[in-house]
Amino acid sequence: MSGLTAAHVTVRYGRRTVLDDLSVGPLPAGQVSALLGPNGSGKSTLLRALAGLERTGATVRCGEAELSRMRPALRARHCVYLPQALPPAVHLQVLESVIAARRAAAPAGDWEDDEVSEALDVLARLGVDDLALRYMDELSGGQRQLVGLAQALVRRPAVLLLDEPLSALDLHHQFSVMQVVRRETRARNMVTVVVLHDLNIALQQADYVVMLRQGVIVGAGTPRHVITTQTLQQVYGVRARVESCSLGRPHVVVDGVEAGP
Ligand SMILES: Nc1ncnc2c1ncn2[C@@H]1O[C@H](COP(=O)(O)OP(=O)(O)OP(=O)(O)O)[C@@H](O)[C@H]1O
Repeated sequence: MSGLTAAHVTVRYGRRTVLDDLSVGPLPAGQVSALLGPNGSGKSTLLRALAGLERTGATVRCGEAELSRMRPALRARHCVYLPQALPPAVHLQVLESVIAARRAAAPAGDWEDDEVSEALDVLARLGVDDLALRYMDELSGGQRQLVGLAQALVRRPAVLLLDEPLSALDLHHQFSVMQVVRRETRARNMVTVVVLHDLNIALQQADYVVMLRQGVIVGAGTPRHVITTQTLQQVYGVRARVESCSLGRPHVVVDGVEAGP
C-alpha cells in the first residue's frame, strides 16, 4: 500500500501517557497531510514518533518499507524531520549548510557533481538564493527557517516531516513555502506531513488532515470533511463557521470562544 501508516503508537513521558496505542494513516504519497489540534494535543509527539525519535512500540511503514525496523541512519535517509526549533545560528555559509545536508543524505561516494547547482536551485525555489553566501549566524529567524527547509528538501526523502515550518514566516512566505512543499511533494511522490496551527492554510493547502485532541484522533480526511463547526467547537473550544470566500475557497470565521473548562 502506498503512503505512510503507523500502528500502536504509544508515547510516555515519565508516568504520563501522551499517545496511547494510536493508529494513523495511510497518509498518502504525493500529497501534503497536516496534523492539527490545540496546544499540547500531541502533534509534535506524533510527528517525532513517525520520525523514530520517540521510544514507542509502533510499527511505521512507508509503502513496502518498514521504517520502524530500520537502523536509525537508514531511517533518517528515508525520513527527514525538521523540528520546531530553528536551525542553529552557526558561522557557516548558507550554501555550505545546504550542501552538507545533501551529503549527509547520500551514501559516501554517491555525491553528485552538480551539488552546488542543486543546492542553489533548492534555495531559488524557496526564494532565498540571494542568501547563499551569507552566514547562518547573520540571518533573521524567518530566513533561518527557510534555509532549514532547503536543507530538508535537498535530502530528497521519501517522507518529509515538518513541525510548524511556517511559524517564523511572513504572509508571503507562508503561502509560497506551502506551494513549494506541495509541488515537491507531488513531483517526488513524497509523503509530507506538516504540523500546522493555521487552519486556513490547512483548508487551502493540505490534501489530507488529521485532527488531534488530547492525544486522540478526532477526525482524519479531507480538510473540508474534518474542519467543521462541530470539530472547531469540540476541539478548539470556539464558535466558528467554515465559509466560502468570493473565489469559492473555504476559510474559517471565528465568532467567539466558549467558556473555559
Ligand atoms: N519532553 C517532554 N516531557 C514531558 N512532557 C512532554 C514532553 N514533550 C511534550 N510533553 C507533553 O506531551 C503533550 C503533547 O505535547 P506536544 O508537544 O506533542 O503537543 P503539540 O500538539 O505539538 O503542542 P503545541 O501546539 O503547543 O506545539 C503535552 O501535554 C506536553 O506537555
